[in-house]
Amino acid sequence: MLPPEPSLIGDLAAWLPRQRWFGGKDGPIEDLTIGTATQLRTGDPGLHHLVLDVHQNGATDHYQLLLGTRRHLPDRLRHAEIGGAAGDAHGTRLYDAAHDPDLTRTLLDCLVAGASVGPLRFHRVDGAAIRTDLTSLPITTEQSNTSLLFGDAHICKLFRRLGHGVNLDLEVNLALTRAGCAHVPAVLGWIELDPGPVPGAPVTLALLSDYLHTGADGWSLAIASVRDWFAHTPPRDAGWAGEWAELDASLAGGDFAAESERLGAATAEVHRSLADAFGVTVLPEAEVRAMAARMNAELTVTCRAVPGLAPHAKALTGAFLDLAAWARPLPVQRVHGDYHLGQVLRTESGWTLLDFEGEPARTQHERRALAHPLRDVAGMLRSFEYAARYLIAKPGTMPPGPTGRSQTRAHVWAARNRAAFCRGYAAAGGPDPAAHSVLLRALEFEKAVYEVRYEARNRPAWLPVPLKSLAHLTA
Ligand SMILES: Nc1ncnc2c1ncn2[C@@H]1O[C@H](COP(=O)(O)OP(=O)(O)O)[C@@H](O)[C@H]1O
Ligand SMILES: O=P(O)(O)O[C@H]1O[C@H](CO)[C@@H](O[C@H]2O[C@H](CO)[C@@H](O)[C@H](O)[C@H]2O)[C@H](O)[C@H]1O
Repeated sequence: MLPPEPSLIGDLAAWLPRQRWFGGKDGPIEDLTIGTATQLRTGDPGLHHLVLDVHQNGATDHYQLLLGTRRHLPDRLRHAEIGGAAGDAHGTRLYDAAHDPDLTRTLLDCLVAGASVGPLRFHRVDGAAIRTDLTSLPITTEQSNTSLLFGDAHICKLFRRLGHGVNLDLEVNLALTRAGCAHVPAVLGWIELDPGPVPGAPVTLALLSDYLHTGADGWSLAIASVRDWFAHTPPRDAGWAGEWAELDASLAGGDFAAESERLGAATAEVHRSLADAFGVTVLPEAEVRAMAARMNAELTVTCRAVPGLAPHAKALTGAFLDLAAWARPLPVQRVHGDYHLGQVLRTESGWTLLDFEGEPARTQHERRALAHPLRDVAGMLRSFEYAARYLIAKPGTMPPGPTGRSQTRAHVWAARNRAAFCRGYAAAGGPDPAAHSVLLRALEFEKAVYEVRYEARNRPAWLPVPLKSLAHLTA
């Protein structure tokens, strides 16, 4: 049984703003109501699925919560406590059941059964082997969703703030799984909320996939390579060409270029699968010019918000004007949309791409927009820039030495890996980055402007990373 609504609402309103995944921290909760409540398990412990309607700044957001109820909360669940059921003679405690493996197992049982409970629909992909004997653990990454690891076999991503209709990550991963694409984790099942009498597609609540337990993320691997490269001290300050020759000849610093090349090839293969699954259309020339104008408008807005960008504005505008002048009909398709080294895993069988949800700061409509595949190439090129410069920007991580030299070394690492990635991408059949330099430069600068805004808003200590890289790229 759920506790009486007033006390439950009070507990939730106090608890929600403390959650990492709660997106409304910039303002007070004006009103909170329970949109749907579905009992998934009776008894003690009990499990309820709730959709919370949170009203803030004149808008309503919907959040998903697995609410656990227990007469006695064991110590291991204290950190997940939400409150108590006031007026409940048994003193039932309420908590976030994502932390309780005794309850999350219910999700697997329902998926295997293909169950329908109230408005919740559990789907298993035909033939998917889902194990129900596994214990779950929430992963500790900073996430705007909550992912549960089931043993080392499955990962279940619970979307916290719910969007409208089918989630992009599910839609894309499911299509690629069905097409037999080897570069995404296979989708095993998903959970959705039936909109009931309200017209509209079911809302995706969760996605269950194969967990790639041998995977190492591209960002950590790249940073390890950069760290080694910085630690390797050549006998003299050799200048840009000398540093390049040094990296090339000695393969010092766990050279990453072969991995970058393979990543380029995997990216081209995923782009081909996306084109096959969702099709390709042509963006007319006028739309390409409009795109260039939008890039420039975003630059203007970002320069106002982040004055450090202003010194680069002329060069950036130049690249956007070049794109407008070059404009021609462009093939566009589904792409990753927020492609960077943190979104790829190296497993024993190759590179795997994760998280097709697009850039978090964009609207759902923008995230679904088709794009030229070089948009993802531009994203990854930016990421090589980030990896190369991150250690310099982070105080205390670099051995003492002249900063100019570190910048040269960073530039050499980035240039080498950017070139290798593009080589692999073109060799595997992607549009050749070298033959699309005007488009690629504009796309890369567009992403850099986004990053400047993203860092200023979310991680100001990182702002020097995109700004330093822009200083090099626009010089
Ligand atoms: N199928 C998977 N196998 C192994 N690790 C995964 C898998 N899916 C996600 N991860 C890990 O979880 C992290 C967060 O996943 P992601 O889908 O990017 O969630 P979010 O969109 O909330 O950031 C990834 O960076 C990766 O380290
Ligand atoms: O992973 P998300 O979908 O949440 O993407 C957002 O956050 C990313 C940072 O976590 C951000 O990526 C930027 O920083 C990365 C290093 O942390 C770097 O590799 C990327 O190239 C850089 O863009 C991403 O832009 C943002 O949308």
